[in-house]
Amino acid sequence: MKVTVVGAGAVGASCAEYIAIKDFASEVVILDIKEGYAEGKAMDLMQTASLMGFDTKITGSTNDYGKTADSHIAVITSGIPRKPGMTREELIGINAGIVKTVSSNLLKHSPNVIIIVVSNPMDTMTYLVHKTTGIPKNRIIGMGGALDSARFKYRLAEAMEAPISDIDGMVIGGHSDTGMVPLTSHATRNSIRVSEFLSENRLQQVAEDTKVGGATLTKLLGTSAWYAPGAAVSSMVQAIACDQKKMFPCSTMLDGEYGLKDICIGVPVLLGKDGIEKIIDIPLSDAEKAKMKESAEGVSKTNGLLEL
Ligand SMILES: NC(=O)c1ccc[n+]([C@@H]2O[C@H](COP(=O)([O-])OP(=O)(O)OC[C@H]3O[C@@H](n4cnc5c(N)ncnc54)[C@H](O)[C@@H]3O)[C@@H](O)[C@H]2O)c1
Ligand SMILES: O=C(O)C[C@H](O)C(=O)O
Repeated sequence: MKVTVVGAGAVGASCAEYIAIKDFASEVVILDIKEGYAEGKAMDLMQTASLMGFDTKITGSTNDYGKTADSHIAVITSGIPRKPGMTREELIGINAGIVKTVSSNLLKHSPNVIIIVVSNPMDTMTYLVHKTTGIPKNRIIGMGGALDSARFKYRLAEAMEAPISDIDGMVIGGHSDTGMVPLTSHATRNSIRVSEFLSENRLQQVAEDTKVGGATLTKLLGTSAWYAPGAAVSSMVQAIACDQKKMFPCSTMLDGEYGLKDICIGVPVLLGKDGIEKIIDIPLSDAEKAKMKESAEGVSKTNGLLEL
């Protein structure tokens, strides 16, 4: 199983590291446009192999897509991250060109590759890959909901003073500060609804803290986060590589599911060897439906800025 990670920056390197540590891929190629950068990250990571106990071979490439040939899965993290005070949507001008070029180059050397899009604004970048590559929709997956759900569980555990392993919960909708839809009514602690433990006000606070999870970290770090994003991508790559049929909220092209069409937005899907193997269309409450509709309107507005 060969995995390519484009972008050897904070998220790309973290993602490659977690993939290697989990030791399910035979080969990870990291590619970056900056001369020597990916080679350096790959060498540094390889020098952790004997310490961390993995056999995955990690190599680096400066913009040579020949080295990515015959990849099964490719992760696109290339592009600029936001700075404190910015929205993800403000990155569209630079990142759209990068994501378009990168996805086209990847497909020249790996025509059957499954692409996971990470670069922001992620839902719109996922839509762009659909519109510009024309590959089947099961092979284009946007990463946002897996990360947002991990942050939701972190905030729920914090509010309940519970171990995170007790918590289950999911965030759907657009991966933006205002567009995320944390499904508070579905979240549980060991099968018991979290509303049994938390007041409505506290639950609303958890939802709001989840939605601005990325902005909160960007303010603290001066750039956006990488550990949890890298871990989220690595779990999705593993689900595909190991044909786990595991459920994650991912950005995917919808064709009527959730009442939406011609948009990529986060909904629960099953990930297995073919990429997105099924979209799970769960019933939402009226309030959740309204939030999903509003979120989709925001994503569509950003999609409208693309020059297709
Ligand atoms: N979807 C999510 O949940 C999520 C989470 C975290 C970050 N992100 C996004 O991921 C992107 C990367 O974030 P980061 O913190 O790793 O940034 P970073 O600046 O640390 O790394 C980005 C890397 O991309 C490289 N790059 C730029 N243009 C390239 C090209 N044409 N080809 C190959 N490589 C190229 C840069 O040289 C750099 O090394 C940002 O857009 C960020 O907003 C998304
Ligand atoms: O917040 C960002 O800009 C990066 C990423 O989308 C995140 O949620 O961490």
